[in-house]
Amino acid sequence: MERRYMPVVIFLAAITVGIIIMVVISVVQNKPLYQKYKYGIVLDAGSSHTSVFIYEWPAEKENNTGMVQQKHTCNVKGKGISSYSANPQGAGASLQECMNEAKQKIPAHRHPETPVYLGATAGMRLLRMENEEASKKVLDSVALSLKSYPFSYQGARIISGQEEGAFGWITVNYLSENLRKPTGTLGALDLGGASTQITFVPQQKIESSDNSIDFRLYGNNYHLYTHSFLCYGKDQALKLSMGKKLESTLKTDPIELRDPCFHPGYKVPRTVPDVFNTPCTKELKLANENFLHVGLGNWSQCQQSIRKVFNTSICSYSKCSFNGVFQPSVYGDFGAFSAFFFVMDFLNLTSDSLATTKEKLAAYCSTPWEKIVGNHPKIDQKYLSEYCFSATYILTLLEDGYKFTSNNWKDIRFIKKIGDSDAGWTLGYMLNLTNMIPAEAPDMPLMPYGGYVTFMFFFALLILVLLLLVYLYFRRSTRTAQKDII
Ligand SMILES: O=P(O)(O)OP(=O)(O)OP(=O)(O)OC[C@H]1O[C@@H](n2cnc3c(O)ncnc32)[C@H](O)[C@@H]1O
Ligand SMILES: [Ca+2]
Repeated sequence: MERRYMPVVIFLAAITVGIIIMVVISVVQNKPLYQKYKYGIVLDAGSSHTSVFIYEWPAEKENNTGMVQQKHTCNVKGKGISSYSANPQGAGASLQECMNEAKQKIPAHRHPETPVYLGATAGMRLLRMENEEASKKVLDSVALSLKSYPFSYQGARIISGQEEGAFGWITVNYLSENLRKPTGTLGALDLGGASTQITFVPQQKIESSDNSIDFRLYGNNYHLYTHSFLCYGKDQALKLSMGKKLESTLKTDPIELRDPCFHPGYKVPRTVPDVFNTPCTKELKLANENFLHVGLGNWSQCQQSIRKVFNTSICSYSKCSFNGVFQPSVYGDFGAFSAFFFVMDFLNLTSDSLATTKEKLAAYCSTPWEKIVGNHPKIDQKYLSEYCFSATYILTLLEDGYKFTSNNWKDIRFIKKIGDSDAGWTLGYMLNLTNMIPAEAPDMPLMPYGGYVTFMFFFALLILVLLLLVYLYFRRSTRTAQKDII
């Protein structure tokens, strides 16, 4: 070969190697080139209602944070499964509509491999305490119903309060992509109808083993504090609080329960068993079973009455939240979801200081019931009548119970969703049961996406320059050759 062609050969070889490197990198970086989705179904059988969540994730990326997303949610009509204690078959039947919807939403070829989990929370915990046989029948009924669908049934059970708290924490931190990063995590505050959970990474030692959970996720260790207060969800707390008022007032005035937590002008006839039909309140025997629930609309008196449901006089640890439960000082940012969000969002109280929140709430509680109904004709009157109580309960729970202060009030973010997915325990529960959060960090892509794009750009540029040089070299050498001939 002529020596003058040597540089050309070297250039061509360099270009070929360059192209091969680009192809290899883009194949490794972008596999798979088309995405196949997988699905999972979790039923949240709460005390007040059941929701069916369908999750979706790219089949090849199961181990990446933030990859699993909520594709669809369906609210089961009617009350929670624990309300079917007298008619257990009804519990299973109630799921049919939403499960049929799930069949439509998930591609048929994926049905057999799609796991279905049902987790029941505080409503079923209470029913189990009251009547274990009935709670078993209800679970059998929902299990039978779920097994009749073409999915992969994985069980229906009552989850523990610790699981509920811990999986809520995993959900919010998975969705916020806090795992795998050395940055802080988000505490989780969940307020249901029958229980409430607080979960966070504390700075102090956890003094009671019941409140401690350890996880190793993506190569990081997390030492979590968690507690679930049964009977301190907003519906049961209302019963606890009304029960205390009834105990002290009905003996003297058996006709009326004058309640500062309800609006002035609010007047509803109730029966004593309405309030005492739960293991959360001890039974009160009164001659008169009927009473009139009368609103007074006085926020500070309401708060005083709610404080009575928190026992802060006993504590055998260095510090407690209430009822003798150990709790380290709250630390870091918190995501407060479910009823924390529904209530505070309805009242527009999600972004004020603690002092302003109290002022606005006091004004709201003293607004006449007639005016409240007039302002919100479309809102269910049961919810509407309870917002003053619920928000006052939330403030008291957070401030007197968990010891948030006006300084760290801003660290609480009232949230419903993160991205497209609801905050709640269901996603964390599924990620855990499908082993989608590995203990060790999975293999990283060859390089971060930004780095990959930059690399490819400059490599392509380099090849262009090389091509140009080859072209120029060729032109020059052909011209020189022509001159030589001439
Ligand atoms: O966790 P548990 O205690 O089992 O209960 P749950 O799962 O059924 O509880 P939710 O978070 O679904 O709801 C909490 C409470 O908020 C109520 N709720 C739901 N939507 C609401 C809204 O838009 N406004 C006010 N309250 C609402 C609901 O009736 C419950 O009393
Ligand atoms: Ca719940």
